[in-house]
Amino acid sequence: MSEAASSSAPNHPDAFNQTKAVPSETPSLANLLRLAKPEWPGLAIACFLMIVAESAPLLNPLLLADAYDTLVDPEAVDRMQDISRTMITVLVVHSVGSFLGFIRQALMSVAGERVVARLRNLLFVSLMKQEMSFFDEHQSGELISRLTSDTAVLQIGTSQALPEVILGMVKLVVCMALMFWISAYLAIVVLGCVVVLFCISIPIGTWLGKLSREYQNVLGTAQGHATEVLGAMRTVQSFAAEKREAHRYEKVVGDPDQFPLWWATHKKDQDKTTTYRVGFFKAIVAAGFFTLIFGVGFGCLYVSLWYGFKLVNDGEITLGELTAFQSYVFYIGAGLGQTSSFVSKLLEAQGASGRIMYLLNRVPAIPIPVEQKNASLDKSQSGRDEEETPAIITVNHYVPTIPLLRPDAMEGNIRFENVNFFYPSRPESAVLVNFSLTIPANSTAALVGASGAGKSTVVALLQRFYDVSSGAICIDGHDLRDLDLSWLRSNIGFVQQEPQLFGLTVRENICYGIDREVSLEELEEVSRKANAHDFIVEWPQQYDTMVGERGVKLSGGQKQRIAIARALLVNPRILLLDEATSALDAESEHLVQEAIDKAVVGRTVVIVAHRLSTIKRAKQIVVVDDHRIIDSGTHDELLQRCTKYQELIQRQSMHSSQ
Ligand SMILES: Nc1ncnc2c1ncn2[C@@H]1O[C@H](COP(=O)(O)OP(=O)(O)OP(=O)(O)O)[C@@H](O)[C@H]1O
Repeated sequence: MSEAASSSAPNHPDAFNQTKAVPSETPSLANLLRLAKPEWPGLAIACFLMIVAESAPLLNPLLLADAYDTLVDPEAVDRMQDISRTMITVLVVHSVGSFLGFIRQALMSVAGERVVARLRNLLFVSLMKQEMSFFDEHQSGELISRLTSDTAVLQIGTSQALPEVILGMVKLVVCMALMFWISAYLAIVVLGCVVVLFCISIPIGTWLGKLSREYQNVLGTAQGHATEVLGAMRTVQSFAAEKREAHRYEKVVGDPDQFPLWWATHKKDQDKTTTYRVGFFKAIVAAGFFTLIFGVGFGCLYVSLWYGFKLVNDGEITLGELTAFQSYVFYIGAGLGQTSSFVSKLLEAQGASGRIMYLLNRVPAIPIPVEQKNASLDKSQSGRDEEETPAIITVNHYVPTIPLLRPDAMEGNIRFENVNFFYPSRPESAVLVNFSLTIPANSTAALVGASGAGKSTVVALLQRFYDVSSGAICIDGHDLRDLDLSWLRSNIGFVQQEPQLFGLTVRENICYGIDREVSLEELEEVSRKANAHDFIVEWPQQYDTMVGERGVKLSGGQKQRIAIARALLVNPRILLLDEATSALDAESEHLVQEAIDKAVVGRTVVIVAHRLSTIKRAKQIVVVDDHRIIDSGTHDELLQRCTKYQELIQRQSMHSSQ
C-alpha cells in the first residue's frame, strides 16, 4: 500500500495543498441551463406564473391613482361608491397575485430540490466511475464540497436566481412602458438613471462573481483538509498533532484576529487566499454593490419626484398620476436591488456549473461500469456524447477489443508480460520495471521485498485500479483491458493491509458488494472459515452488531478476519492478500494465519507477504527489489542462491524472535 502517501499527510504542513483543485469547464449560462434541463417544463410554468403574479400588482398603482383623483375631484357625484369599486378591484388583483405567487414559489422550490437531488446523484455516479488515479489527485473533502455546496449553489441559481433575474428584467420593461404612458418626460429622466445604474453595476457584479467563485474554491480546500484530519483522528492524537492540524486549518480559513483593524491585508509570508480574506472582500464588494443599487435607485426616486411636482404644478399630469408614477419608480428601485442580489447568486451558480460539468463530463481513463438509472439523462445533462468529450488527463489510453470479454468461468492463470508502470500522479518515477511473472491457476505466489519496492502496486494492477504504462497483464490468456471490469473484479477477492470496513453491521460488512440474498448458514460458514464466527457470536447482537465508523469498534485482528470472510463470500477465483505490516499479538496472528490458510485452498493467491510463516508456505516466492523482480523460486531455492532473500529472511527471523 502507499503508506508513504497516506502517512505523510498529517506530518507535512502543506501536504493537503499538493492535491489539485477540481478543474472547471468554462462556466456559462448555457451550461447552467443544461444542468436543469429535466426541470425546464416546471420552471417555465413557474416563470410564467411568476410574471403574471408579479405583473398583476403593477395594475394597482394605476387603479389607486384613479381613486386618489376621484377623492380630490370636486365634480364627483358618488365619490365613495366609485372609490369602493376601485378598491375591491385592487383587493381582487392583489389576492389573485398572491395566490399565483404561492403556486410559483412552491413550484420553483420543488423544482430546485429536484435539480439538486438529481445532480447529486449524477455527480456521485460520475465520481464512482472515475479511476483510482483521479482519487490520488483530488482530495475527498474537496469532492464532497463539490457534491454538497456546488450543487446547492446551483439549486439556488437555477430555481431562484435565474427566474428572479428574468422577472426583474420583465418588471423593468413593463414599469418603464407604464411610466412612458403616464409621462414621457418623467420616464426619460428615470430611464437615464437606470442606464447609469446598469453601467456601474456590470463591472462590480462581475467582480463579485469572481470573488464568489474564489470563495467556493478555497472553502473546498478547507473542507478537504477537515475531512482528511477528522477521518484520521487517532493518528492525529497519537502524534499529538492537534495544534499543528488546527494551525493548518487556520492557514486556509484565515485568522480574523490577525487584522486588528479588520482589513484583511496580505502579509508576505501568508497565503493570499484564505476564506476570511476572500470572504472579507466579497462582503465589502457585495455591500457596496447593494448600497449603490439602492442608493442610486432611491436618489432617482427623489429626483423624479421633484420633477414630477413641477409637472403637477404646471398641470401636465394629475397628482394621482404622479403617485402612480412614483410607485413604478419604487418598483424599479426595489426590483433592481433584489435582482442585483440574484445576479451575484447567478454568477456563483455559473462558476459552480463549470466545476460540476467538468466532473459530469470527465471520461474515466478506465471506464468503470456503474449502473445508472437514467443513462439518457446523463447525456442530456452533459449536453454531449461521451465520445465528443475530451479526456482531461492523459493516461495511457488503451483501445479495448469491443465488446469486452466476459468468459463463462475464470481459471485463474495470471501472467505479467514485461510490465512497466508509473503512477499517473507521479509520472517521473517508475514503480515497476520490466516486470514479468507467471502464476499458474490454483497456486500461491508470495511477493516479498523492501518497503516501497512495488508489491502492493502489483496487487492494485491486477484489479485494474490502474492501467500498465507498457506491457500487459493477462488472466487466462486475456489482456485485463479486454475483460469486462465488473466480471474481472467479481472474480477477485481482496484483503487489504488495513481492511476498510464501513459503519454498518457485521452482516452488512461481510455481504458488502454481494447482490444476491445470503443465508445465515452461508454467512456463518464463511465466518467460521475466516475464524470470525466465534468472536461475532459472543456479542449480544451477533451479526447485527454495528462496527462503528471504518470499523473503529473492532480490533485489528477482528477487522482482518471479517475482511477475509467478506472476500470468501465472493468465492473468488483469485485471492489477493496484502498482509498487514503492523504487528498483531501472537494469538491474533495465529487466528488470522489460520484463516488465510483455509482461504487459499483451491484458488490462485497472490500475497504481499511480510510474515515469515506466510512466506515459507508459498509455492512460489517472488523477490522484488528496486521495482524489479530479481529472483523467484521456493523458500529453499532462494535461501541458497538469492542474497537479498537471505537478508530479508534474516531480518524477518530477528523480528519474529524479538
Ligand atoms: N497512489 C500512488 N500514487 C503515487 N505513487 C504511489 C502510489 N501508491 C504507491 N506509490 C509509490 O509507489 C511505490 C511502490 O509502492 P507500493 O505500495 O507498491 O510498495 P510496497 O512494496 O507494497 O511497499 P510496502 O511493503 O511498504 O507496502 C512507492 O514508491 C510509493 O511511494
